[in-house]
Amino acid sequence: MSPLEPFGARLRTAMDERGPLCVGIDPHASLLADWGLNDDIAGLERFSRTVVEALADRVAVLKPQSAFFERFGSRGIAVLEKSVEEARAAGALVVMDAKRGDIGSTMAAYAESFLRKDSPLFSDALTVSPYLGYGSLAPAIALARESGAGLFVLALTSNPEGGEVQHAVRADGRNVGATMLAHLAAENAGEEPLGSFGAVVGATLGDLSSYDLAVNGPILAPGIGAQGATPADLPGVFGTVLRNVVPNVSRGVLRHGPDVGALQAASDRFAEEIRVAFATV
Ligand SMILES: O=c1ccn([C@@H]2O[C@H](COP(=O)(O)O)[C@@H](O)[C@H]2O)c(=O)[nH]1
Repeated sequence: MSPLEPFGARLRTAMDERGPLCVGIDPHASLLADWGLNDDIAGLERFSRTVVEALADRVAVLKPQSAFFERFGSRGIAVLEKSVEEARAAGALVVMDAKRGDIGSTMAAYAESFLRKDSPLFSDALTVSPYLGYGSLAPAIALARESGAGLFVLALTSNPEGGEVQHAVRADGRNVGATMLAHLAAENAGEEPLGSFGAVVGATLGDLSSYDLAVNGPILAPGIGAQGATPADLPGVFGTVLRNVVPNVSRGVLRHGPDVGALQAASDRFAEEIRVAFATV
């Protein structure tokens, strides 16, 4: 199977063509109910198919949240596989939000699941947790390079609890989040137009000027909409690396379903607000 062009290059093209917005596919039980769907496999399938049909040919990135599919066991995973396949076929890049992380030998198996080209769950990129040590991600980095896929490494997450780990100061005086960013900068050194190894940095975090966000890779920025951040916050949070930011909105768009036109309109509104915010820098 021929390798894909590296994820960073494919993402840069998609962002240039479609704008940087990433919409989540997060089938919360409450959203299924709001959409008039049952909290069962048929409801999950209808929800996911509707989001893909509405958005996969207009946004750069779709980000299924694996947890909401895993909740339904093997049949939920089957829906996830189909959603990934259909979203990619319609032209969206798929970031699988599964936040995997384990000792290296187990990490290798997670990587096989999501980053091997012929895996049923192959995704353009995977979210991973580096909190067993950045080095534990090595098998995923190696397979992503081989397949033309990417990773998004949790660096500074959008939730208020993240600080107790990510702001912890190491013996060398640098905090843990900053250390992850430094690892990513090394990983992406020399890559053009964009490295394939991104960071997750919450849009909710306010002033991050004490961090070096210039990792030469994409920055996935969740937290817009339901968690309180807005597109207008992005320039203040991300400053000079704004061009590499992939803003994520999940519930803020999904709450407008199940009407396809309403989902598209909501996504377009966020995309336009993001365009305007990015143009200020
Ligand atoms: O730091 C993080 C990392 C991941 N997420 C995920 O993004 C979406 C956000 O959903 P909203 O409905 O827009 O709040 C969700 O899947 C999270 O698991 C995050 O929020 N923060």
